Parts: sequence; C-alpha cells; structure tokens
Amino acid sequence: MSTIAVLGAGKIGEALLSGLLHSGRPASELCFTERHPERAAELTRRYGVESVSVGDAAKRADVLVVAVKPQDIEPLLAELAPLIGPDSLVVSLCAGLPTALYERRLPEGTPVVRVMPNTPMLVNEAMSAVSAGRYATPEHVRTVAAVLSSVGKVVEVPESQQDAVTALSGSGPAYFFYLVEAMIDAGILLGLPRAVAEQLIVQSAVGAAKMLADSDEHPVILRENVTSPAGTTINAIRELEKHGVRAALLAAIEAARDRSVELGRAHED
Ligand SMILES: NC(=O)C1=CN([C@@H]2O[C@H](COP(=O)(O)OP(=O)(O)OC[C@H]3O[C@@H](n4cnc5c(N)ncnc54)[C@H](O)[C@@H]3O)[C@@H](O)[C@H]2O)C=CC1
Ligand SMILES: O=C(O)[C@@H]1CCC=N1
Repeated sequence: MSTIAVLGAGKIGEALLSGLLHSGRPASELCFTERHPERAAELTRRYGVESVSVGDAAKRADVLVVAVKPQDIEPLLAELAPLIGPDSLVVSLCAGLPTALYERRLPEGTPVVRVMPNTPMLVNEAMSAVSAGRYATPEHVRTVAAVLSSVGKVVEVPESQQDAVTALSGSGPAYFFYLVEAMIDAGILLGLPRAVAEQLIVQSAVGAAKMLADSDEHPVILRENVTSPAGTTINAIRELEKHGVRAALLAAIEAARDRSVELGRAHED
C-alpha cells in the first residue's frame, strides 16, 4: 500500500505513527518530518521510523498527513506547495483549518481530506471524523478512512460539522482526564492514599467506558442503574446538578467549538 508521511511529529503525529506501527504497518512505509532535530532523533530511536525533509516526504509518500499546530500551517504549506501535485493526497489533522485553506495554498486540484482524530490513537482506540475537500474523491476518503480505521473508529461528516467534532471528540479525551484527575483529588480529600484513589478511579473509568461501548443501554439507564433510592449516588448527583456541571459541560464544549472556528478564520485571505 501507500507510504504515509507525517508532517510535524508532535503529540498527535506520534500517536498516529505509533498507532499505525501497532496495527502492523511496517516502519518502511512510514516517515515523518519534524523541525526539532532532538525530537526527530528520539522518535526514530523509539519507533524505527525515518525522519526526512519535506522534499523527501513529498517524493516518497503518496499520503501527506499535516500534524502541525494551526498557527504553524502557513510556512509548511509554502514549503510544500512547489513540491507536490494532484497525485499527492493531503490529510489535515489540524483543528479549525478548512480544506479550502489548503486548496488555496497548494497546486490547483490537490485532493485534501480533513480529519479530526484524538490521542487514544496511541492505544488503537481513536475516534476520527473525516470530510472530503473540493478535489477529494470518495476513493481518497476511503483511503484515509482505511488508514484511520486501523487505529480506531472512523465516521464521515460534512466539513461544516468539523468544528463541533473537534470540540467533542478531538478535545474529548481531555475532559475525561480532567474528570478523573478531580475524582482522584476527591479520594485524597476523603483520606485515601493517592495510589489507591488512582486505581479505584481509573478502573471505574475503564469499566464505565467498556459498558458504554459494549452495552446497548443509553448512558442515562447505565447511570440510573448505579443510583439507588435513598442511596449514596443520588446525593452526589444532587451536588453535581447544584453546581451546574451539566451546564458547565455544554458551555465548555461550545467554547471549544468557537475556538475551532476562530483558528480557521485566522487564515482567511
Ligand atoms: N493533541 C491532540 O489531542 C490533537 C491535536 N490535533 C491537531 O494536531 C495538530 C498538532 O497538535 P499536537 O500534536 O498536539 O501539537 P504539537 O505541538 O505536539 O506537535 C506539532 C509538531 O509539529 C512540529 N512542526 C511545526 N512546524 C513544523 C514544520 N514546518 N515542519 C516540521 N515539523 C513542524 C513541531 O515541532 C511539533 O513537534 C494541531 O493542528 C492540532 O489541532 C488534532 C486532534 C487531537
Ligand atoms: O486543543 C487543541 O487545539 C487540539 C485539537 C483537538 C485536541 N487538541
């Protein structure tokens, strides 16, 4: 199959490389670019994947995955533009950046697929949403979806929904980590040793996630099954409601969506 180059091997770029290797793709079919040489050397040592120049990536790979911060996109596209043509498939993992930005900066007809993945790619449990740009065919989308399905689940959405997706599943793991962190603190407040509190909460999160994924029950029913009449859970739920946790989540995710829109607008001509 195709060679994949990851342009910008930070947290999500590494998660993708690691996930693809884990899923059985040979290191020889992967390469990456990274502007920090120490970071590049460390990744090559850890994964056996070669670090190359943007020029070599463009020559060698048929799929170019852009994984730099949205703020770093312009110099990368300026470097890439003279090196590629419509035979290269460009995949953007960048929050907020519309495919139209790539299409304006890259040679006419370059196919672009926008993707919002998330870091559980590291453990082959990513949630990725894909959207075709103007010149991307269903075949291009299938190619990208096939790559991503080796590291997790994939849905196709209209590009107009990508800012919402970014706020939900792109950032989503951070909300769960935040919740876990706060719940471990609660264990400390109640006098438990940190290691015990951590084990209790992490395994509860794993168990709850497995039930959410494997059972056909709605999350409301799963939550109700834990909430005994006059029991302990309902007392906790009352406090969560009193402190507006549900409204806080709605507002938080809306703020993340707004920031994604803003990141895209920063690159309008
Ligand atoms: N971290 C996450 O959970 C997710 C991140 N994303 C998106 O992925 C992109 C990268 O995010 P992170 O990995 O978190 O950031 P990061 O800062 O960890 O990684 C970006 C990497 O790109 C490198 N870089 C920048 N310009 C470069 C260039 N011209 N050539 C070569 N390397 C270059 C940087 O040195 C850095 O290592 C962002 O656009 C973000 O929106 C998407 C989904 C989830
Ligand atoms: O925080 C961010 O901007 C990136 C995009 C989604 C997750 N992390």
